[in-house]
Amino acid sequence: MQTLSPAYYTNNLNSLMRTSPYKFTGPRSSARLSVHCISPSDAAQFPDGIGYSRADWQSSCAILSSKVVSSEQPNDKSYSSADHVTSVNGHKTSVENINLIQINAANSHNGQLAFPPQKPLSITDLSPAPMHSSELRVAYQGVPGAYSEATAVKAYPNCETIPCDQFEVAFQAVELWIADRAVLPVENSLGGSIHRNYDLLLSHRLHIVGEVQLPVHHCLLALPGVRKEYITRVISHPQALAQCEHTLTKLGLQASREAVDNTAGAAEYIATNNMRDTAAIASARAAELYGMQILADGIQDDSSNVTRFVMLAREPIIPRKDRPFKTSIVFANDKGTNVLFKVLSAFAFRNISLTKIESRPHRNSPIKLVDDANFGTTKHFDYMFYVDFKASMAELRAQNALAEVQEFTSFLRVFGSYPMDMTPW
Ligand SMILES: O=C(O)C(=O)Cc1ccccc1
Repeated sequence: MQTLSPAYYTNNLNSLMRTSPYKFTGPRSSARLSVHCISPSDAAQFPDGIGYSRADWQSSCAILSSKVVSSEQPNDKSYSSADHVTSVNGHKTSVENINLIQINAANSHNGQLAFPPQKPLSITDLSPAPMHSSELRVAYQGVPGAYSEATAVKAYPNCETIPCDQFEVAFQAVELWIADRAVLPVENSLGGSIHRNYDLLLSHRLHIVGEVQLPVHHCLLALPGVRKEYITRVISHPQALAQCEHTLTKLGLQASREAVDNTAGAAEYIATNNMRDTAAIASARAAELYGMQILADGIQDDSSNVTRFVMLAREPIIPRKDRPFKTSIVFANDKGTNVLFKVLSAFAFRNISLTKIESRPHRNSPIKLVDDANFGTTKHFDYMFYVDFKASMAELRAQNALAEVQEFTSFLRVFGSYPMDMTPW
């Protein structure tokens, strides 16, 4: 096998990650699509994990995105980083044999808005003509007043926010350099994971570079002068409807519920169409922007209702060691037994705490994988496993854990390492 230096990875990783977010790992045989490996002397340059430079980080990405070839050491359960050999669960793994497999404010009067709301970006608006501005441009799904917009501003206080009519468009805005970041809600304290958005992470090649936990405070909005008794319909984002169901019932509303794409979009729709029999669940800011009155404030069933959003970028960030980081991964396996147990052990043996673990049936939706030659193939996995753990890829223990996870799995992708949102709520 050809031995390549970290410089190789430094020079090539960006393009590898760009061209191939999916990693194909075929059977553990010579038919495998991997060809590169890294020498022990190269690895010895990172005795305690990696340093702070982009080059170090990229080299490290390459190491951890690599495949470990194991030699059986059934009785050896020790763990050593000094010689860059890890033995966990009876599998001795050595960087010597690592194969790199390609990783991959407005008021309205009489229902008239004082100024037209910003039109969301739609699929037809997307052309690769970047606007130049010193501000960070952050794409989000929805219209001004959406919780995603509030999240963008919380994460990047001076950013320019770009509303998009679909999540898919927000992803593409970043991919086409129209935006620098996209904001994506991924889970809620009440409703759990937002699966459709996890699917988007899989089908695109963006990296998670940040997270924000946003306390979500819902209001019931109606046109000025409309009383609660007149309301026959409540419209909002499905998550918002679900988060307020009991309170709506307690308020005595005899109203049907209808799902729309976005909370603020619901408020805007009512205002634009002067709908006096319909209320929206949205933010107080949406009420202000679209000239709505707040009929009820804080209507979420759970007072500590929090939504977790992730920030996405074209490039991964360089993890630091001076603050807590999280890493998000997804993996799948189509053979072997006790895979989940083995994977979890890889983290447990290294004292790496998990903050999320979720399995998702994926039987009917094939995953597109891309090989070294950027040749796409699709593969069915019965389940995909999503894990977040408390460590960054700058840490050797995380690199080793993932090298081991790779040994047990047929598909592994690192969505990114990013600073943990430590805000207490
Ligand atoms: O519709 C919005 O405003 C969003 O940003 C999505 C959402 C909906 C409900 C709770 C949190 C985020």
